[in-house]
Amino acid sequence: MVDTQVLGGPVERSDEILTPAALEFLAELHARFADRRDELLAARAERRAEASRTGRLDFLPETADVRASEWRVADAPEDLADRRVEITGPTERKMAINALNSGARVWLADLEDANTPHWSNVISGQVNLYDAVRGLIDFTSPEGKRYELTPGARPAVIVMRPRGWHLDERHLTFDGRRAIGALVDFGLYFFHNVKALGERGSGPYFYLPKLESHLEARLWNDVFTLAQQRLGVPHGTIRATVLIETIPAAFEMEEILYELREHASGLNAGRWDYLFSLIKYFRDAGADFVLPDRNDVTMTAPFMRAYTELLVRTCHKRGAFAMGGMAAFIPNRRDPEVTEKALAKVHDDKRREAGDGFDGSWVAHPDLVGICAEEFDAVLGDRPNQVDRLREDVSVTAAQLLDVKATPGAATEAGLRAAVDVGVRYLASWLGGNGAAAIHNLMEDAATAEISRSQVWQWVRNDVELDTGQRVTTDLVRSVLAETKTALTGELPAELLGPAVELFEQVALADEFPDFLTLPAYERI
Ligand SMILES: CC(=O)SCCNC(=O)CCNC(=O)[C@H](O)C(C)(C)COP(=O)(O)OP(=O)(O)OC[C@H]1O[C@@H](n2cnc3c(N)ncnc32)[C@H](O)[C@@H]1OP(=O)(O)O
Ligand SMILES: O=CC(=O)O
Ligand SMILES: [Mg+2]
Repeated sequence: MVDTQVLGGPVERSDEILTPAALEFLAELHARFADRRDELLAARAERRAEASRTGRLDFLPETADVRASEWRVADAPEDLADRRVEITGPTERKMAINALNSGARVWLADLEDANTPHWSNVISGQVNLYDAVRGLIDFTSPEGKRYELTPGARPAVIVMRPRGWHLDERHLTFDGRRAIGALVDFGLYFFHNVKALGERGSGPYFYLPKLESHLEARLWNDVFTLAQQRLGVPHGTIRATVLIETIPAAFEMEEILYELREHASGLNAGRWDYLFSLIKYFRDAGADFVLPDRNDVTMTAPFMRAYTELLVRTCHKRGAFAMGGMAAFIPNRRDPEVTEKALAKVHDDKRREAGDGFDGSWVAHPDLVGICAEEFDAVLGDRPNQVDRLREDVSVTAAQLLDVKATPGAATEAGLRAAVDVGVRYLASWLGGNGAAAIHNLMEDAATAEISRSQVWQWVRNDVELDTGQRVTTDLVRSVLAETKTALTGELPAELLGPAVELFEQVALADEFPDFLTLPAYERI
């Protein structure tokens, strides 16, 4: 008998989510898979150390057969055949309703990059998903505005994104060990909703974040297999779209799809974590891997083109969907000029993706749904997707995926100041419970904030010279951080600003690079 402890405080309706049967299901998932998760995290560190020493990564010789042989992923279920527009967003109740009503085909219900895993967010997110699945979600704002699903309209199909393998859930323990965030998020959603989703002609669909290898995909596949057996639903009921958002995963796209082929739906080009991962992986591998200012690194940089082209090619070869990523530009309903610029940028981004062969893409805001739809409609017309466009013209080498030094742009003082400012503002938001925020008219979330802080770390480590001739040193960053703190005093609540500044210093300047900023941040909430 497993000793299961719920250490988190009461959250409204948590008794409906943390039922004895659901906790027993989670306990079994942990008993079966927690050790393997730990081993895979340790393997990540070993592989990273090797890549940093050699400055290289390559396609795996031991899986050449998988790349050479004929196989395809499972056919898409009917309600996932057309994914031309997907809106992402946290599972907060009002935003959930807005996303479901947005006109997007899919809502990526995010318990990951856009979510602070406060216990209350973790549980209330599950409550909101439970109601959303059943079409019974409504809300009245403090100002008295009513929110409900638009009568007669087709709500977006829910694809839930659990936390990545690295994050624990400390409010739940099994035999004294912290639970694994990914298994908690996946397990609760699957346990409570698999039957209700099936009755409504949908299914338990997931986005899987931050994988670093096909062995991590195999672990997910084994989790799915056991979960389906336990709940008595057919093997293959689950569908997963994997984010290719780490640099090692880019070298294992085919293998990841292969491991999950009975459950796989597609791959997504998660551009922000991808950039973060590239910096993290090669942070101490020398000047060839130093990126310019974050805003200079666009999707047309040669190494980013190589990555997205390979993703489309790989997916379509295997009958899987290639999903585009997030343009960070968001409209501002109070500022038409900002909105006009954002809309133009998003048009460009989605037009490029649709033209490259992606089957659909992401938007961060309801006002962008129409733009993404327009660009994909122009290419797809009445077809639900373009999986049949094989992109046999594409051939990408390891060297192209790693060709960072061909990226145009410069490291500037303004870029350093922006990285510190955005990093601190975002961390304050995250600590306060909002994992996604509009900062200077850009969407910021855990992935974009990771770029800011890891870039500062890398610039210090590589003694980078800025456009002003100054070298980036620990002292320089500390003085920029102090100025940023002064500038933000009064604008951000003191109880968030102080910890955010401390945390930024920790994740951007520590000798030992913290693998994820959310790891130390989580210990503070
Ligand atoms: C790198 C990645 O992983 S990307 C995926 C993860 N990131 C995300 O999902 C971010 C999603 N986007 C958001 O969270 C939000 O758009 C933000 C935080 C960036 C901006 O939100 P706001 O400041 O509230 O924007 P704004 O004031 O313009 O919102 C207008 C309305 O649209 C709603 N809205 C905005 N974005 C979303 C969204 N993504 N989903 C649902 N509703 C939304 C707001 O709730 C608001 O509704 P209301 O008029 O009923 O009050
Ligand atoms: O999750 C998406 C990303 O860009 O990161
Ligand atoms: Mg991400």
